[in-house]
Amino acid sequence: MKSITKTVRVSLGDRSYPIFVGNGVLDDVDRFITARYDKVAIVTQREIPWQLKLSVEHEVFIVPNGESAKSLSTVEALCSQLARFGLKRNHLVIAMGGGVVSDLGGFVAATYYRGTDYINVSTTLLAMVDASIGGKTAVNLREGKNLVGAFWQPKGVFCDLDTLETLPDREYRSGLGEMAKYSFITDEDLVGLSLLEQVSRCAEIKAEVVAEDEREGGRRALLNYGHTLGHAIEAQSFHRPKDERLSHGEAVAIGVEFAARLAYVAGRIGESSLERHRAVLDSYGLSYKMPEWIDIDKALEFMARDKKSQGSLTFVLDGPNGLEVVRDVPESLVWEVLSER
Ligand SMILES: NC(=O)c1ccc[n+]([C@@H]2O[C@H](COP(=O)([O-])OP(=O)(O)OC[C@H]3O[C@@H](n4cnc5c(N)ncnc54)[C@H](O)[C@@H]3O)[C@@H](O)[C@H]2O)c1
Ligand SMILES: O=C(O)C(=O)C[C@@H](O)[C@H](O)[C@H](O)COP(=O)(O)O
Ligand SMILES: [Zn+2]
Repeated sequence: MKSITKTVRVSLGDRSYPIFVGNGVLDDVDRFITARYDKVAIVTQREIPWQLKLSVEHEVFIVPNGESAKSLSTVEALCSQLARFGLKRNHLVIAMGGGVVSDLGGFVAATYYRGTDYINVSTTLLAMVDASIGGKTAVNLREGKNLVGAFWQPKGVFCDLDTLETLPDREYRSGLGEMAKYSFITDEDLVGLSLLEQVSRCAEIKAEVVAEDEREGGRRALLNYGHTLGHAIEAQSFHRPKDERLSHGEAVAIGVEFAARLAYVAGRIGESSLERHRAVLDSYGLSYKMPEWIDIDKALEFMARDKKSQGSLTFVLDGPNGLEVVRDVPESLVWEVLSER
């Protein structure tokens, strides 16, 4: 008997697409694509122990693991491989993996032949609840995360919960960092829900925000809660020994608690709201301890280049009306809160 599958729709007119969440939905990918495409490039990583069974012509392209794979040099290498394979604009790219694969594969799809269709087949919790939805695709520069990218929506998203069986615990926890973020956008408590409900509810929240503000002109920036500092921590962590490195979701959890402290010190929220932030992160088992090794000067420089910034330090902060984008946050205040540790 096939188990329950939930379908969430991202409504964007003729670029609308479905997100399928459930056990075994990998088996549905073939049916979804055969009617429309006859040649497919599957972009994935060696470490991902899941395969697709496709009845159309296809080839698997392996990309490197880790955040450093999100680079322009990987894009160039992959595009050359796709050209040699004979992939054309009417064919399909499948990005099968976590957020690194969907950001990179999505960006390649956005630019190869000036735009090729792609679907995301998510195999990490983080990709299922966040990265595979909404069409933000990008690679990194030394100067900042996701600084070269495009908004390019997938044609569909498959979240097979079975694939999470092989995901290392720490990577699972990273996904919880993004899941916790939604509790501050909607005030909902998702902790007690089943995995199917958690993933599909996060997908619904993200789909709804993206449908309202695809290119981050306004409300979409709330999905960036915790990310201004989170991205700076994540970037600095690449230069640390392996056991000190932090994943995207782990850095976001620290960034969320920091944003709550900043909002508290700025007089935007009271102590109970600050405590609620910590309680939510605790309920997901997420640590929000500021790393001892953070270089505050470098973090400030990095945060000034954040994509939400229009020249000055900009954060998503909680306040009397909930989360909002706050510009011109004084550097001295950010410095003070960062040095509290
Ligand atoms: N575009 C967006 O909207 C968006 C949203 C959130 C995060 N992101 C990006 O996503 C990236 C992080 O993604 P992530 O947390 O999925 O990390 P990831 O893609 O690096 O995957 C984590 C690790 O798990 C391995 N893996 C993946 N699936 C597996 C499975 N089923 N079994 C065993 N191993 C598996 C991967 O090979 C990798 O080593 C960051 O670059 C972040 O910036 C993008
Ligand atoms: O989809 C969005 O919008 C988000 O901000 C989701 C974030 O979780 C994600 O990490 C995103 O890639 C960050 O975007 P960026 O614009 O700050 O690079
Ligand atoms: Zn994120």
